[in-house]
Amino acid sequence: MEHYERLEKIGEGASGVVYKARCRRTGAVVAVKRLRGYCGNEDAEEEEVFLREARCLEACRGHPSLVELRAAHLDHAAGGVAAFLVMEYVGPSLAQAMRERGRPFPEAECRRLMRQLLEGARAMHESLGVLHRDLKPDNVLVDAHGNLKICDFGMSRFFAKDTTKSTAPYTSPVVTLWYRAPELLLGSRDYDAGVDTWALGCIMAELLSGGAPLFPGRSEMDQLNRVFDAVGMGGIESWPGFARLPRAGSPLCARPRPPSRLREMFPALSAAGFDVLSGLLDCRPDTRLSAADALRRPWFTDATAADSPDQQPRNACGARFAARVGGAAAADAIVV
Ligand SMILES: Nc1ncnc2c1ncn2[C@@H]1O[C@H](COP(=O)(O)OP(=O)(O)OP(=O)(O)O)[C@@H](O)[C@H]1O
Repeated sequence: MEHYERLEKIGEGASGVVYKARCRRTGAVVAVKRLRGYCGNEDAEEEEVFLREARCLEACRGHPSLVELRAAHLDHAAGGVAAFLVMEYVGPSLAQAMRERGRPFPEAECRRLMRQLLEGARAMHESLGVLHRDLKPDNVLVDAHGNLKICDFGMSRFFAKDTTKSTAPYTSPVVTLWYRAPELLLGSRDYDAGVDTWALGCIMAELLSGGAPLFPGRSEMDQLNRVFDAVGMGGIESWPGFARLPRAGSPLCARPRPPSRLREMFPALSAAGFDVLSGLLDCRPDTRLSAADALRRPWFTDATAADSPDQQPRNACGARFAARVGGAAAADAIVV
């Protein structure tokens, strides 16, 4: 890592510390995440965690809505091994941006931002077979042009896109509590990409409400209660997977619930916008909107081009991604 001059610390979380840094050779400013606790020493579990994040990031390279990995390094210094992920430097998190803004995003701006997040999710789910599993405003970055990029693939994993070859059971719990889908709160271990689209519904609500989390639960059961109280159970009991859920018998599921209050919570949102919000926040995983389906709803398809002033450069970037996923030579980011 002697190729990089460390600048200021820009973030810190459970899995690592992130610094802004400058490449001594090119002068490019990057973000370097040093993974916490990594010391090599043939600890297979630590290595697995590092490689999984690096491989998911590597798979996502070139998509304009997914943070770009530049390199992954294992640094053999005296006393152990340190693991680093070198990424493009993007900018502050969406959580920070919403705090600083302190007021709701207008609907057209919310649509522009949601389009970017859903395009990133569609690529992860449909082209790459990646589940992010920790989508939240802290894990979305805002670049200098106001465009969004999903980051922090520390909880992500590859999944079988062909559901007849499921690689479940997956880890539970995943996803930060406030953004956790009902099936996860009920203990599901064979969940799918719906866990990411539920989290995107929570982010959309947060954009529309000026940064107030939609379901700020204090425990898993409190979280589930808040979800069911706000959006109803949405017929989750008749979902074929419901009976297998470890917490299907919980008294919380037997309690009668009023119909969804979501519309009352967002009275100013257009009918087309509400169609997307309520589709993402559908308690039943099998009827919840996928990222691809959400992007086909009239809220997006009928929107004017003025909604996406940034279309040009992002499309160029998207074309590079499409060429790569379509089989062009893979980039050689992982240099461990
Ligand atoms: N490429 C980047 N450009 C700019 N800032 C970044 C970048 N990557 C991460 N950050 C900042 O660092 C913070 C922490 O990064 P990251 O989420 O990857 O770490 P983490 O340890 O997994 O965090 P958590 O435990 O909260 O999930 C982010 O919220 C963001 O503010």
